Amino acid sequence: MMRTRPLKVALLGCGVVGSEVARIMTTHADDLAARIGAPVELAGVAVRRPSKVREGIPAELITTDATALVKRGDIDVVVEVIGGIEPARTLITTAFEHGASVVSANKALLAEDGATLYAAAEEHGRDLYFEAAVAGAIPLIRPLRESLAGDKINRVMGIVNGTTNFILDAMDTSGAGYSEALDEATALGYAEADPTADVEGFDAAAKAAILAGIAFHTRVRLDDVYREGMTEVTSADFASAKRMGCTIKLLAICERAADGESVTARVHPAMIPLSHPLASVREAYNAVFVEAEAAGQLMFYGPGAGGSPTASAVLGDLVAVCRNKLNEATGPGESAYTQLPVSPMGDVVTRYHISLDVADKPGVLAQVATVFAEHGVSIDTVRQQGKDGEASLVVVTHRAPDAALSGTVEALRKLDTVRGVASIMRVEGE
Ligand SMILES: NC(=O)C1=CN([C@@H]2O[C@H](COP(=O)(O)OP(=O)(O)OC[C@H]3O[C@@H](n4cnc5c(N)ncnc54)[C@H](O)[C@@H]3O)[C@@H](O)[C@H]2O)C=CC1
Ligand SMILES: N[C@@H](CC=O)C(=O)O
Ligand code: NA
Repeated sequence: MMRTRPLKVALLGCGVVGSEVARIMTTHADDLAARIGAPVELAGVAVRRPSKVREGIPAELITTDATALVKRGDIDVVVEVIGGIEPARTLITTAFEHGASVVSANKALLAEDGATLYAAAEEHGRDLYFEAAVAGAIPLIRPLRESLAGDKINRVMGIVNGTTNFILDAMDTSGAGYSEALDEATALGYAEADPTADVEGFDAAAKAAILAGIAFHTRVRLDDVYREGMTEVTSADFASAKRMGCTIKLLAICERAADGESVTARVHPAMIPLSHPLASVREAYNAVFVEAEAAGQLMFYGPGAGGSPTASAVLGDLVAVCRNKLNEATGPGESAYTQLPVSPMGDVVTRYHISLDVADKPGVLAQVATVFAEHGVSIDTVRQQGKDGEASLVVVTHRAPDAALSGTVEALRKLDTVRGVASIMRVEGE
């Protein structure tokens, strides 16, 4: 039976995502009410610029005082789509203290200090949902927290940043320049307020921390995640990747060690074979593979960024939280009982593509091969291209620990015959 008294929602932030949340809440009000079992009412919208015209949002709902809004006491759910660490963290914990549950899209905050948010939610018996925080519209957090709660997840790997995938795809397929593609991604609402978070890999690293934490039931923070952005990927790297039958993607990879005693989490550009399903993930789409002991391999795919797709995930959470509220129940809280250590990047084992500028003279290849052998890094293929006494040497290795590869590169740089290390890229997905 439908409850007539509405559930009240406070919206914090009315930018790319918030404005879409408000629009869908208004246009789909009847359907949402029917699915929840009670009407949901937008009871207040906290913004920074109150003078801005916001179609469909009554002016009397707009406030610049987000703190007063979350303290009102009659609010059932706070939707936080401001972003950043503060004031978002204080607003969320204050919302819990005043009886509201929270839906957030804020991966930066969850990766930085998720523990504080979970603890506040638990202390006050409220919900913390954040499907939108990882891979936009793709249902991923809920499957990991709930559907796969009975399985053992060993690996999560995928493309979790729409902006950088959009840029890399444009560089690869149309030869577009980096800045031009970034401007387009920003105009389409994919990029973070500060796009450095996207291109330097911080956003993907935050998502990797969240995914690893949930998948391995352990606490993983942003600082635990090895991170390399994609700003140094060049058209020469794409050409090299093409020659190997590969393309380049910014990947997030979270793994449980073979002995089960530790985990790793990393974000970096990597070459992947064109035959791999991730190679055909275009534009701002995301895709994530989850490997679980009993389920085997699962793939989640869909729009990873943008106002409307992200609002879809927020609205899904809003419905779930409202249903819980009506049933006087709460959804899953933090599950971090394993407390596994996060190993350093040096322990990660993978393949590498190394491009060297060398002198084109006899014995150079043997010298380079010796350095690899001395560091225990086995070579798979070598390709040499000479020109005017200089040559480019492209070495692809077998699987080796990252620490061994770093030692190899350090030693290569010291060789007189090696003029420079043009690029080092990991090779994944084979
Ligand atoms: N845009 C996207 O594709 C996605 C965004 N997200 C996350 O959603 C959140 C919001 O992102 P966007 O809407 O894209 O950002 P945005 O920058 O378009 O919107 C944020 C809004 O919050 C407002 N704001 C900032 N501080 C405020 C305060 N103290 N009180 C009231 N309003 C305040 C800003 O003026 C801005 O309008 C972020 O956490 C972001 O990481 C998550 C998934 C996808
Ligand atoms: N800036 C992010 C937005 C979604 O999380 C991205 O590009 O993926
Ligand atoms: Na999602």
